[in-house]
Amino acid sequence: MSNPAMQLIGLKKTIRNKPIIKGLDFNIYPGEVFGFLGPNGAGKTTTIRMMVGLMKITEGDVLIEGKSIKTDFKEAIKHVGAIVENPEMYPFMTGRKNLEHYARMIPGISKERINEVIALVGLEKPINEKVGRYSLGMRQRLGIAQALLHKPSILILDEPTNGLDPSGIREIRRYIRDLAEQENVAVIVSSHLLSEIELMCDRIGIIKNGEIIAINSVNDTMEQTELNDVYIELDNVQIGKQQLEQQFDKEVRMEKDNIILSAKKDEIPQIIKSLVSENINIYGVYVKRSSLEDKFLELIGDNTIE
Ligand SMILES: Nc1ncnc2c1ncn2[C@@H]1O[C@H](COP(=O)(O)OP(=O)(O)OP(=O)(O)O)[C@@H](O)[C@H]1O
Repeated sequence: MSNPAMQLIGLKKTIRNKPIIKGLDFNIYPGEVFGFLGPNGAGKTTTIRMMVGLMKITEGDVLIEGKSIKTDFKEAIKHVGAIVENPEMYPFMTGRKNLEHYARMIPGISKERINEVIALVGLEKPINEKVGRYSLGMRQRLGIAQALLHKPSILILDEPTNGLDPSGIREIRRYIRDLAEQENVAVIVSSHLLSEIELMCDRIGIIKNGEIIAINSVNDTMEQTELNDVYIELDNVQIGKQQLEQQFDKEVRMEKDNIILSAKKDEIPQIIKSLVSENINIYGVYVKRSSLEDKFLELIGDNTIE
């Protein structure tokens, strides 16, 4: 594995004697999209503000490309692109003019780099229109383009899907994934809604009351030994149910054109073969895996996420 782009080491924040962040330790690697998930008030923004030097660290440290944000701020922060509050954009200027205006403040940004970031967030078409006419999603993407201008190795986005409609969320998702792959950037995306970030993240860290309570890979494959609900759509649910109950000694439920039973991964081929041997037509097989959502709710302990 490559060196981490960012390391959190025993990171703590106390405000007026109240511990807000209670010691976070985790690494984020180049090319990965890391979801920072937790209910409102869990401590996401406080952590992010410390990561980018907007808030003083009480104890511990954040290393960016090995440089301490506390003691080597200039060297550390030059690797970071972030949208923590809404990015400042001028609505009466075009997208391109906004980027050019911002680029003037950073030494060494070429015209080519401006074109490159426009392409990275898919804004080639509307880039010469005034930002005032952009949708919220387009403005977010322009903000991301701006944050990418100086080729950061880590990009931090605080609630980037907030306020976006489903198509805006899909777009942001796609561009964030693309740029992690194409630019090998480590991306941190915070959210209080698992459903909005699940599809774009490689790993998700869940924070509750200032502590990380779980870090999960999103693509954890189905365990051979784990029982999952298997839905089988077929032409004769009665016969299908009978056949499987006899052969496998399992409880089989019926739901419309489906039969549902609990099975392990390596049992599924046998189940299908058994149905086919009885000349039952199968139209579809769907395995409902215990989702991260269930895990999240289990860990959070209630439904206060939304
Ligand atoms: N300046 C402050 N003074 C006192 N308490 C604070 C201060 N800033 C944050 N907090 C408290 O710290 C906790 C974490 O807040 P934070 O904003 O980091 O949470 P969050 O996970 O980002 O939530 P949200 O999604 O609502 O922004 C909250 O309980 C909040 O009330």
